[in-house]
Amino acid sequence: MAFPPEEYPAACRDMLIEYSEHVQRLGQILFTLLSEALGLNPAHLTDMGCMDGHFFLCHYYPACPEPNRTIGHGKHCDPDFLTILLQDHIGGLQVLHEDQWIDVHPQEGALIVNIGDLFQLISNDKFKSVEHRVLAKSEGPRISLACFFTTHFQPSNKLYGPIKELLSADSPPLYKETLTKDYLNSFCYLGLDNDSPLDLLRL
Ligand SMILES: O=C(O)CCC(=O)C(=O)O
Ligand SMILES: [Fe+2]
Repeated sequence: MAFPPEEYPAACRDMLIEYSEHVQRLGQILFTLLSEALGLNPAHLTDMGCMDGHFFLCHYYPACPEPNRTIGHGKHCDPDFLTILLQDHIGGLQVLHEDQWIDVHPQEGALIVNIGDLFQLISNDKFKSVEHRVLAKSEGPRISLACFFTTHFQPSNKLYGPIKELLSADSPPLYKETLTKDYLNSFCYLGLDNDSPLDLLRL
């Protein structure tokens, strides 16, 4: 976790620390599988530092009296390597697939795993980050907990660009290198419902 335990709210501190340990273990499995899926050594993504840090965003969406006039959470791709998301039973999360918004129906006990922009960048587009949003709902409140694997809150001078082993004459690098914290800054600068910060790094 990126912050010392005292900085977490006392009401959920122990739970969050325990959950963080579980998510770290799951992240390890996922990054191993994703390394293999890219034809790399199983430890490649871990060795690159993809899981050197993670942090949580805890979302609280109040019930909305006029859900058609607003949105819960605007369209975006996550500015990290990988996100593990826990949503409750209310629903409203949608992913954009072939220009259509598709509902991600809540399923008890299920976690949602999203590829983030930094993973799209290092995989040189072999994996694509997913655009998603959350609709406002008249039922609620809705609560979700997103865990982002990235190091942008930690001091790190590591530059991330397309993984060299994935490049060839037929597959030249598609992106410039970036620091994780610079990538987050671009994401925050552009805001939600806007162009992707990946476009700023495209060669
Ligand atoms: O609340 C959700 O289900 C999604 C939240 C989200 O997309 C995010 O925190 O990046
Ligand atoms: Fe997101």
